[in-house]
Formats: sequence, C-alpha cells, structure tokens
Amino acid sequence: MQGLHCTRRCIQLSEDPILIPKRLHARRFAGRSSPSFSGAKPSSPPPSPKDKASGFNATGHSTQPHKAPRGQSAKAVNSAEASPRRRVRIGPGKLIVFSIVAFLGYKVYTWQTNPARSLVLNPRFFTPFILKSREKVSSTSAILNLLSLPKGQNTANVSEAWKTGVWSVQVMQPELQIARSYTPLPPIEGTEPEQVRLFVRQEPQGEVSTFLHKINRGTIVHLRGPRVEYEIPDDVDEILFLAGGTGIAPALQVAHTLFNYRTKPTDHGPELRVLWANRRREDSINGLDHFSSQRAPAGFVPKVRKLADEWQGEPPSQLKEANEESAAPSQPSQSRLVEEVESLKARYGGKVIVDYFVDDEGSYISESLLRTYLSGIDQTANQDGTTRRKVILVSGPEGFVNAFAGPKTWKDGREIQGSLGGLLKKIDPQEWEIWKL
Ligand SMILES: Cc1cc2nc3c(=O)[nH]c(=O)nc-3n(C[C@H](O)[C@H](O)[C@H](O)COP(=O)(O)OP(=O)(O)OC[C@H]3O[C@@H](n4cnc5c(N)ncnc54)[C@H](O)[C@@H]3O)c2cc1C
Repeated sequence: MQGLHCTRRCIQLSEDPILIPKRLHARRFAGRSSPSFSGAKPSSPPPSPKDKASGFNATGHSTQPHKAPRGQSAKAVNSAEASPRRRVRIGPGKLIVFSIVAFLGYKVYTWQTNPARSLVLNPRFFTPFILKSREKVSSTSAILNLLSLPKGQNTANVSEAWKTGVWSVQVMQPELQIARSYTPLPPIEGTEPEQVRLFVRQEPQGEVSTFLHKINRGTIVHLRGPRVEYEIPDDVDEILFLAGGTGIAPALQVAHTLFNYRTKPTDHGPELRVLWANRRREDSINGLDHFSSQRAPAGFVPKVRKLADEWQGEPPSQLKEANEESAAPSQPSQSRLVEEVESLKARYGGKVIVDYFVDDEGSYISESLLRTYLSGIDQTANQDGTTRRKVILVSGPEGFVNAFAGPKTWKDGREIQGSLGGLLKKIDPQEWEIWKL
C-alpha cells in the first residue's frame, strides 16, 4: 500500500521537474552517463524484500515499475524523460516565499549599508556605550566617561554639534525604559572622539540620575542624540552665562564652540563671562574667583562676596584681607570640574571670566551684581562699525531659570522659551538677547 502510494506520488511529481526528489532524479539520469566517461551502463543492485516493501532500494532507486499517470501514455512520459530541456514552473506559494526572502534580504542590506547606522550617536535610535569610569566631583555629583561601542564609528554628527553650540543627549534607564537629557562636557585633548563625558547630579529618588550613579564600570548604557539646544550665532561678540549647578556643563560647551569655531579675524574676538552658582561650596572647591583673584576654598566667607558685590573699581584692600582671613587651614583638593573651568580660563586669558557663588555662604548672583556686569561690559562698536552682538544664556534647575528669566512654557507638545520674566525682566538689559536653556 505504501509502495503504491509512493509510486503514484513519484509519477505525479515527475510532471513537475522542480519537485522531483533527488533519488528519483538520480535514477532518471542514471543511464545517461557519457559513454566516453564510463563506457558501461550503470546497473542497480537487485531489490531486496525490504526494498520491495518500501518501494526503494538501497541506492534510493524506485523498485516499482515506471507507470504513466492517468490520461498520459508511457510514450509521452518517456519522451518527456528523454527531452534535454526541463520546464521550471514556480507556483504561487514559492513566489510568496521568494518575495518574502528577497524583501528581508533587501532590508538587511539597506540596514547594513545605512550610513546613519554606524553613527556614534544617532538622533533616532539609542546606541550602546560602555561606562569607562565615574569620577566623583562632590557628594552628589560625578563625571561619567562613556565610550561608544564598537570603536571606530562615524563621529561626524557629534563634531557638527560641537561646532553648533549647546547640545544634549538622552540617556535610557533600561528597566523603566525612561530617558533624561544630559549635556556632554567638551572633549579632553587626546581622548577618543567616540567618548562622551557627562556631569550628572544625583537627584534624591531621581530615576535616571540614580541609575547613572549606581552602575558599575563596564555597564552598557544607551544614548540617543545629539539634540541641539542652542545655536551660537556666528557673529556673537559677548556671552554672559548664568549657570546653576549642572548648568555649568552647557557653559563649558559654549566656551568650546566660541573659542574653537567662532574666532574673528578682526576686533578682539568673542568673550565669555560665566556666573556659576551652587548650593554648597563642595561643588566648586578652590574655584579661582575673578573678583578677588583668590582661591575660594571651603569656608569662603560671605563677607568677601559682599565686598566683591559692591566693588566696581580698583579692588579694595579689605577684600584681599578678608580673603586671607577666610582661607581654610586645610584646603580640600580642587574639584575636577573647577579644574576644567580654571584650565579654560588659563587657555583663553581674559576672554573667559568665571565667578563662583555659593548659597550656603550667602553669596548670590544679586541684582546689583548683575547690573555691574552688564554695565561693565564693553559697549563700544566693533571696528567695522557694527554694534556688538550680546547674548545672555540661563541654564540650571527649573527654579534657577525661573528666578532669572521666567519659566519656559509648552506649546503644541513642545517646550518653548515663553516670555521673559524674573530678575532679567526687572533689569531689562537693552541690546541683549536672552535665551533659556
Ligand atoms: C536639555 C537638558 C540638559 C540637561 N543636562 C543635565 C546635565 O548635564 N546634568 C544633570 O545632572 N542634569 C541635566 N539635566 C536634568 C536631567 O535631564 C534630569 O532631569 C535629572 O537628572 C533628574 O532626572 P531623574 O530621572 O534622576 O529624576 P526624576 O525621576 O525625573 O525625578 C526628578 C525629581 O523629582 C522628584 N520626584 C520624582 N518622583 C517624585 C514623586 N513621586 N514625588 C515627589 N518627588 C518626586 C525626584 O526626587 C527628583 O528630585 C538636563 C535637562 C535638560 C532638559
């Protein structure tokens, strides 16, 4: 019964050469070997009783007589066998399978050859980075060094972002699948271009910042970006940057762009003044204060700031004295971030001015100080007669931005600048553009 079934099936299949099982195909052409090659007709071994039962012999040849299908003569079958041309018929099922395979192949090919795929940072997809190191800056903040995986990828869009101005990346917390924005610190000379450094403050119960402070070296972190937050105008002459806490990161980005990509052949070039406010001194230990030209260690007294706040001319002698009084006997080492700010100041001379403010010591960016800064800034026109283009940037926690420039607002699902508020509205600095980060 089994043998009969196989015989019918095999003969039916023989109408469609593409479906002929190999063993049957071998039999068909067994007698056609070139005489010049073998000279003898190959013979099949005689079928054993077991072969007879299965319908095939030990070599896989059919043991059943070759029958023509119903309605077709043996002659027709033989003539089809004898024909050297084989017709290939592709049924709709095979066509569908072939189309799917071709489509998937095309997708894989386009994915592999897509230039966006090999970017270190992709604005649409999260790409993997490995945590190389985490350096503590204060009890609540750290600098994370992340290296793109694999090495040697395309850094073109990151280089472009550095030329543009302030930009951020999003970091994904893998368990909750939530992302938060962070501002990469400028690259350190001699480091790999695929490296991203983030200055992150750990928020109490903050999901992503706590994740970044807890993970071990070697952990894979997924980043997406770059996202440009502010494009520094080509013709800017003066930037006053009000930074609160981690808002110093975009200020360092501004310095990087300004002095590497906005240099002017004429005039004295762009200048940057940063007023950096922190809650505690530990965030800016040993910052070299511009007003006093003294290091501001832990325990720096508000008296100095008050004097500095009032100072508009030559440094008063009391200022120096007050600073000497306040110098702590054992000074903790300089914070890593202060080190970067100070080296920036050293590299660009008088073009960068940074002042440190500490809430706990009663030193604030006051209205009078802000007015002093604004009025003290060079108001004269450029050599070519154009007025100096001046920008105030405000960056930091929501409360900080609100206090100086009023809240940002939402429109059509996007965060927008909103109207000017806070202290800057009160001061109303004419001829200054103001941007909230
Ligand atoms: C463009 C941009 C750039 C930025 N750059 C930096 C940067 O360089 N460095 C940096 O440190 N930050 C930066 N930030 C801020 C950062 O994106 C995060 O907002 C910050 O790290 C907090 O995120 P989180 O997930 O840890 O906290 P979240 O989980 O979002 O919580 C935020 C705060 O809300 C509180 N909170 C959460 N849940 C509750 C609750 N149920 N009840 C009461 N309170 C609650 C938390 O305690 C925390 O203080 C930037 C933000 C933007 C928009």
